[in-house]
Amino acid sequence: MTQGTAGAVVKTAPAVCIDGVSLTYQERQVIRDFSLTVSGGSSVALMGKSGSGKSSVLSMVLGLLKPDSGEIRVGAIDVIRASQRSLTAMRRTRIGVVFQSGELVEDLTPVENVAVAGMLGGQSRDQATAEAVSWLSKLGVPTDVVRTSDLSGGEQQRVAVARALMGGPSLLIADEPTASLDSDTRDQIADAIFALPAQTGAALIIATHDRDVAARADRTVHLEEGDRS
Ligand SMILES: Nc1ncnc2c1ncn2[C@@H]1O[C@H](COP(=O)(O)OP(=O)(O)OP(=O)(O)O)[C@@H](O)[C@H]1O
Repeated sequence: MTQGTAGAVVKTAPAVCIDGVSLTYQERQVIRDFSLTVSGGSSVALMGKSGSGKSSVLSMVLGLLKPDSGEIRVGAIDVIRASQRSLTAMRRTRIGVVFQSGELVEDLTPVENVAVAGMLGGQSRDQATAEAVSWLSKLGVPTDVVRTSDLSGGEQQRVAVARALMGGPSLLIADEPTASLDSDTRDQIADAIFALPAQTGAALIIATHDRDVAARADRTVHLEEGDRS
């Protein structure tokens, strides 16, 4: 990301480049020759029927799953050939992830749930706590709550968004982040997530079944079903 003279975020080199990727599970090809490039500061909604491979694409970008063929880059990192160590560092420092369920530790405070991501990324406890409080406040989550499980579902999902933002990732990946929410809360979470590319220069890839959520993205990409035989 670079800043223009007026402080506006200028879109630069692709944050993610997926080129001609195919994936087979147990002899069944689920993704065939899929390509997608996403620039910093822009958003893409990944749509497709259940089982079309949306989560698998996200797992491949995270380096958790290797395709049979094709290339994947996150910034300058060759995700397919990178060592496990580099991939772990990439996930901790460059990529923020939000899942459907939030995956928070119920007994920790919201601040602790968020700060832990900063500490894994190399921040001191004090730095991480200060950044966690800042993101939670920006996202309108109370920071004086003792147990994260005491928050509402929408607040918990905002905690998950705050956690994904720790350390200023260049890529944000969201897998059905609004699936379990009522429509008002869904809109609040979508507002928070879709504001990020413009605010921070991060690229956003969001997998969703929700057409209203997808409509907020700069582009929508439909995954075709692979080999169903
Ligand atoms: N570990 C696995 N072993 C075998 N098949 C798998 C595995 N993981 C996923 N699949 C299959 O790969 C296909 C794609 O799954 P994936 O979860 O990526 O789809 P999706 O589009 O995210 O689905 P949904 O919208 O239901 O979340 C599905 O048919 C699924 O059953």
